[in-house]
Amino acid sequence: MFAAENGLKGDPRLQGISQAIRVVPHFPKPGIMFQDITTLLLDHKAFKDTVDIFVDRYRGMNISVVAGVEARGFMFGPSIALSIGAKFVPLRKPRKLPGEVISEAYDLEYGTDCLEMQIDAVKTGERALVIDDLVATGGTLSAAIGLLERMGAEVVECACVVGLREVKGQRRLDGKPLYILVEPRQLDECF
Ligand SMILES: O=P(O)(O)OC[C@H]1O[C@H](OP(=O)(O)OP(=O)(O)O)[C@H](O)[C@@H]1O
Ligand SMILES: Nc1ncnc2[nH]cnc12
Repeated sequence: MFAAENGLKGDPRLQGISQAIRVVPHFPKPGIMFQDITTLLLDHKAFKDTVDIFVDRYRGMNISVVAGVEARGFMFGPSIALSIGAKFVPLRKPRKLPGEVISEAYDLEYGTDCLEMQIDAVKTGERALVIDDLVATGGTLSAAIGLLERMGAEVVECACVVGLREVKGQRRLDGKPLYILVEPRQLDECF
């Protein structure tokens, strides 16, 4: 679901956030219109508005875990976690986390990748939010949901700054609500 259709219709912050994202054609490979959120991080108002919108939505929902996806979920997740009184759990690419981990492989456009989570990071019954910068195919978020559910956590919602109107033809992801602030810019050429 898009923020503009869920309480933030006409909110000028959404347009500011969209405009702060730089589109880089043909990065990292030909044909990709890369949605570069580093320019949003350079824009104090747009960065703060992004975090504030998520904090306003998730405060008071009894969420104790904010799980951020490497690498760009790490740029938004900790601020949200601190503000809503949750812990931050990094979901990392393989062989980055010490100790005992669980892994979930997922499909990319070409090939596969994997996310890992430390087994002592989350307890059964905890309520979790998954945060990333962008959802395209949804494969990465599905892996994140899988990790949390295997540890007995309840995934309340997945949240992204940028996303397609439909992921895998659905507005939900593995049955979980998906909350997106803005659509990709120059959508037709993006994905
Ligand atoms: O919905 P999907 O098709 O799974 O794609 C979305 C993922 O792709 C990007 O990460 P990337 O895999 O490029 O990793 P990086 O941020 O570590 O470079 C993005 O930050 C998401 O995590
Ligand atoms: N177009 C895109 N821009 C930024 N990150 C992405 N991850 C997958 N597709 C992407």
